[in-house]
Formats: sequence, structure tokens, C-alpha cells
Amino acid sequence: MADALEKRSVSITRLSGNVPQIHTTASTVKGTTPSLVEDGRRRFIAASELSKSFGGFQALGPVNIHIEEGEFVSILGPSGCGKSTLMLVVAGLLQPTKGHIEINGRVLKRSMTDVGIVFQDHLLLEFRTAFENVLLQQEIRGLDRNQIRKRAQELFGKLGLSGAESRYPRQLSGGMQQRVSIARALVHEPSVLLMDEPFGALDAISRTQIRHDLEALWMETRKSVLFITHSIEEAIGLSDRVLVMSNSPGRVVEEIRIDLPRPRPAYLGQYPEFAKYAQQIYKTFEKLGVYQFK
Ligand SMILES: Nc1ncnc2c1ncn2[C@@H]1O[C@H](COP(=O)(O)OP(=O)(O)OP(=O)(O)O)[C@@H](O)[C@H]1O
Repeated sequence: MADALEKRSVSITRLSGNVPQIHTTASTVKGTTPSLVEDGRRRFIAASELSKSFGGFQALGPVNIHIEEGEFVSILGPSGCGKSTLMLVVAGLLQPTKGHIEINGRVLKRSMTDVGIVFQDHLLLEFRTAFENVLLQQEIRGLDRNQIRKRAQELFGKLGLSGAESRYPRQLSGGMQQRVSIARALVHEPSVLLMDEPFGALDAISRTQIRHDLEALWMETRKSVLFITHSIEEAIGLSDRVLVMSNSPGRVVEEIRIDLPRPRPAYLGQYPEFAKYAQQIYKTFEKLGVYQFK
């Protein structure tokens, strides 16, 4: 995928009526159906005409999104537009009112299991140590204990948590708590990682570091990631594609393919393309009335 990334040109696509205007080439891969493949890459997650209402209130959609195998996709949108709702529907934790999700070509009928989820709140159990929190996956899923312990130890090393194994959540900084929750989400090696504003509660300096560490981990493991954020810099810094959502009920109004080399630096402003992507997103938010600067 790194090669493919390097060959991409700057591409900003307006989505009219939520119909993707992406040029695709039909192709087939042995053992897969043609509809699963776009530009030679597998659509691992595909959400079609998704909408969600709570009582008479429409919170989301309709939305069409897809995530390719090993792709990092961010959703950027104003508060209350339905980002968390979209993530919960994609995870199968909330039923859509209309539309459906396909995972690897199969319609999702119950909660996804081949997944790791990270929320803004670390949701660690206070009475378990950092390491025991990560091992929870092994206990719940009935996985091989030695294998998961080994993997947990590796993740602690990669996430800068070595030495923190026996600390309780209250003895960790906010950034470390989120690192433990990332380790917990990845220890069972899921194909999909769903992250809902995971760094929202962290200070800007910690956010930049954890963004880099997550990117490094993703480059090694190549999960399919759906990452929800309010931060334009974070979305551009992490993603292969950024999907911009409108105000409530959220629809995807723009897709921006991020063509920056990886790993990306702390200061993204060194790339002229970064300014171009960011400006486009600010402009879209102005047009949508999300920003009303006078
Ligand atoms: N279970 C629920 N019952 C009723 N309304 C809900 C429920 N869950 C979410 N909503 C409403 O749906 C809308 C979208 O909520 P959601 O949390 O998905 O937005 P969001 O874009 O993630 O917001 P934020 O960025 O502030 O976290 C909001 O108006 C919210 O109040």
C-alpha cells in the first residue's frame, strides 16, 4: 500500500447527494466478487445508505462509506453530526434504521467481533493493572494465554508503556491510559480498528506524539481503521482518506485523499499539500455554516 500511496495525486472529491464521485476501475481478484474490489483494492467495510433515527429524530445519514483492507480513514465532522452513531452502527452495536453494513462482502447482522474499539474515555477497569486490562481480551475471548501475553508485552514496548505493566489506571497519565486502551484494542490482532475521538481528552503535545506512535503501529500491522476526530490536523496526519461530514443529520459531503509520505512528521505544515487539504476542509465547514467567522 505504501507504493500505491506514493503514486497518488492530490485528490479532493465533492460528494454530491452523498454519491461518491470517485473514478473506479472494475477489476477482479481471485476468490472475491467484483463488487468488493475498487481500483484493485478490497473494500473491507462498506456501508450503504445508512441512516439512524432515535424516535422521530434523524441523527445520521443517509451515508455511504467504505474502508479498504488496510486503509486508514478518518471521519471529521461538527459536534453532534452523528460520528459516534456512525461508528456504533459500523461496529454492529447499534442497528441502522435504514441501510446496511457489509464486512468483507457479508452483511453484518450482529456486533462485529473481529474488531478493536477505542473510545475517548479509556474505559479501563480501575481494579486491574494496565497489563491485566489488556489481558481482558484473552479472558473474554478465550484466547491462548501465552500468545496474548507475548503480544501484550510487544504492544507495551511499541506504545512506550514498558515498566507500566503493574500500574493501576489511576497511576497513569491520560496519554498512558489511552495507550493501554489501544493495546487492549489490538492485542487479539483484529482486522478492524474503530477509534472514536481517542485523543480528544489529551493535551496537544501528547496528541502529536500518540498520533505518531499510532501511525507507526498501523504501518506495521495495516489494520482497516475508522478514526473519528474533531481535529483537522489529526485527520490529515493519520489518514489515507478523510471523509468530511455535514451538520446533523450527518452526511459525507467531501472525500479527501491524503497523499503525504509516511511516517508523517510532527509538524505537518512543512508540506504545502497539508495547507491545501486543511484549507479545503475549513472552506467546507464555512460553507456548511459550521464556522461563521465575520
Ligand atoms: N441513544 C440516543 N438516543 C437519542 N439521541 C441520541 C442517542 N445517541 C445519540 N443521539 C443524538 O444523535 C445526535 C448525534 O450524536 P453523536 O454522538 O453520534 O454525534 P457526534 O458527531 O459523535 O457528536 P460529538 O462530536 O459531540 O461527540 C446527537 O444529537 C445526539 O444527541
